[in-house]
Amino acid sequence: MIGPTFCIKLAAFTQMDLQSFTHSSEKNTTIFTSIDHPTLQEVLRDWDLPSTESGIFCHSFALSLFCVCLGILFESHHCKDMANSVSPISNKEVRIHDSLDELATDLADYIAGLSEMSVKERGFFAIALSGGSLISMIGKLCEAPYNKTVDWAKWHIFWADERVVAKNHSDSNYKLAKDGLLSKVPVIPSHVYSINDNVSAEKAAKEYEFILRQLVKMRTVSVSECSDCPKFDLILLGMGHDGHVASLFPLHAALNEKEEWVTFIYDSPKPPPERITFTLPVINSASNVALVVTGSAKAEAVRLAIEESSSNCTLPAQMVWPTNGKLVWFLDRSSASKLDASQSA
Ligand SMILES: O=C1O[C@H](COP(=O)(O)O)[C@@H](O)[C@H](O)[C@H]1O
Repeated sequence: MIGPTFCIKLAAFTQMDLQSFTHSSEKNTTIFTSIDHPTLQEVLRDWDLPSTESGIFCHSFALSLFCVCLGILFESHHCKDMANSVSPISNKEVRIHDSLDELATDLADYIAGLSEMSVKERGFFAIALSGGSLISMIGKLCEAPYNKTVDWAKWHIFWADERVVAKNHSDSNYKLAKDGLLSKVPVIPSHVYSINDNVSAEKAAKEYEFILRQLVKMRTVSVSECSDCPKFDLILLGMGHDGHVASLFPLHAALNEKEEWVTFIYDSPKPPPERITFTLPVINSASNVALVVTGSAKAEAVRLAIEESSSNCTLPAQMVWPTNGKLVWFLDRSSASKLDASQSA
């Protein structure tokens, strides 16, 4: 496979070597034996090298240009390829558990593993939480061994969606996470990025995006290679029985938001109505996305999201498809009960 590095090296090599051929009587032999690539050897043979000094220089320059272009072409094609090569086999995993306790342990292991890896690689772990039943499923992180082994001081915690209510309101996703996890582990309070609940949903979304942009600039949150979106180490999502994820609801205009990182809604079909939410480009730019779903009431939405994801996308959960990241579904037997036997075996 001809990669960009190979092409650039070859460009430098041809520039250097062809010029030195001007004093060599075995030009063609040298170049053909030096370049150990049959296709290129053929190309070079077809090119009928000129024998004068200036001819060789022009030829070497043209060949260098050709190699650099090949490299650039490869690079852009590779990037496009990566964006398109999102196949259910390569980047989607479905884990089905016999009990909620087993699911919670696997989920805690998975989060702790990603945290360790991110801290080792980047020095931080940027994680976005959701609300709802997800929080009770990550409760194991407060227990041994995770409470001691996880490097909590390196965690930076965000919300993939939030309801615009006071922080002590029972509908607040922040309150849920604080009561269920954050108050029980040694996270650093200034690393917990909750929304401003004293302003409108629109303003809260704008402010939240602004904070996020500062943290992306500082690389506390990484940035996607193929867009300017933040690349969270992990986004944890739940799913409603209608297939909504974060606060992206079926057929809602917020699903089409491509420019903003954080958007707002005033008409959530599920109360409370005012919310902010990450947009799909942000969710799909993450390194890892976990969808945690339990209970038979969600079995049909799970089936549609996992098995019908390529055709007629209407459920928000079907649109969760990380471009270069990995998606893992954490299911219990009830939520997986409508899946094809090969998925749920
Ligand atoms: O309203 C919301 O609902 C979803 C799903 O909640 P669940 O209780 O059915 O698991 C949740 O993921 C989202 O964060 C929340 O705001």
